[in-house]
Amino acid sequence: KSDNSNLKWLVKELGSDCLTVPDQCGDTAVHLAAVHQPVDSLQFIFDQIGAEMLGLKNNEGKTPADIRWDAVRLIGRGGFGEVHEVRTDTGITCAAKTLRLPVQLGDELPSVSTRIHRAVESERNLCRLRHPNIVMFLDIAQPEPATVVVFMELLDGRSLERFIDNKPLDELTIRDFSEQICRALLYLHSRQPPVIHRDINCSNMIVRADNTRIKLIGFGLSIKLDQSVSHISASTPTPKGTLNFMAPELLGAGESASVQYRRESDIWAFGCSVFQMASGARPFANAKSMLEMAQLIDRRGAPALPDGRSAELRDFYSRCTAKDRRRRRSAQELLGHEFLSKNL
Ligand SMILES: Nc1ncnc2c1ncn2[C@@H]1O[C@H](COP(=O)(O)OP(=O)(O)OP(=O)(O)O)[C@@H](O)[C@H]1O
Repeated sequence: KSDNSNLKWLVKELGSDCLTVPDQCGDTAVHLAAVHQPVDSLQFIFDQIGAEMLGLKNNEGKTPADIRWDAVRLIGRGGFGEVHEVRTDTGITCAAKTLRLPVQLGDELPSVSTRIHRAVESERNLCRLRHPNIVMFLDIAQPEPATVVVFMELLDGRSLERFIDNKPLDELTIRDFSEQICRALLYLHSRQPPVIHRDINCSNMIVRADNTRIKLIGFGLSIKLDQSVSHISASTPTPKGTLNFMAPELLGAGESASVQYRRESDIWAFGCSVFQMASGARPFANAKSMLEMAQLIDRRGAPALPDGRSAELRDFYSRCTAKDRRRRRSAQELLGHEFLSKNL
């Protein structure tokens, strides 16, 4: 309540100590008030417990004063929210992706909030990734029960999708970008435990403004976090991701099977990105459903590259997009392929 009557009642009944008791996420009344309440509530709490309130840490080690930021400009919108350029109160300029998860506010909210919190915690290892072809994740926060904000390095460039702009790229550029993405995949796939991207596609790759460097973004975070609430939001346990880039083994999983994203599904999706660079169009551009995709792949495999492409590129592409996932090449093997090493 904005008149603080709830807080006043709690303090009257339980004493001011109750303001410092953490909930399941480790958030105290001070953390919640810092995010949800007008500054009067913080003043009220300050009057009760003094400066101690500023040092209280939640499960993420965050005090109520941590991660305050102002949006500088809107960069773009995704399926679950938007990406802003932001400036934090510590003076850092970065990108912040806000994911609003589709949950019904109701009785189940505390348990949903805990599930989301766990999912956020399990993704925190992304902040340890350091690679020149992978966006640097800085922090992941959950300012509200069903809202997650991912802070990342701010990239200056445009997505590979926009870079391609429906026009095929020359083979030198395809080779250069493919090699960089393969290096990023090798780094991810050889970590212990392996990091699977789960949503490799040309909109999740940013080409730097000078056109020389390409970086992976995205990391299927929306997919993972959405799945953490899927029992509430009525989504099925079917795989989520970009339909045209979905590997055959994911399409065949069926509604009740548990979805296994593996290194090989990232490699297939990478092959689909090679197709888009070589042809200008997404593979399976007209497919409307997973079933349709599964049938097309079953009948004809991955779509053929347009005429005029070199034998090396064709072979490279076919090794990324073998129908049987066990016959697909690893990122390590792809890096040794002659398409990447040959002097074009
Ligand atoms: N770190 C970043 N720096 C600069 N621009 C970014 C960054 N991350 C994303 N963007 C841009 O922000 C826009 C929205 O990205 P977002 O990842 O939300 O889209 P999306 O892939 O559709 O999302 P989702 O998979 O969550 O539905 C895109 O134009 C993308 O290029």
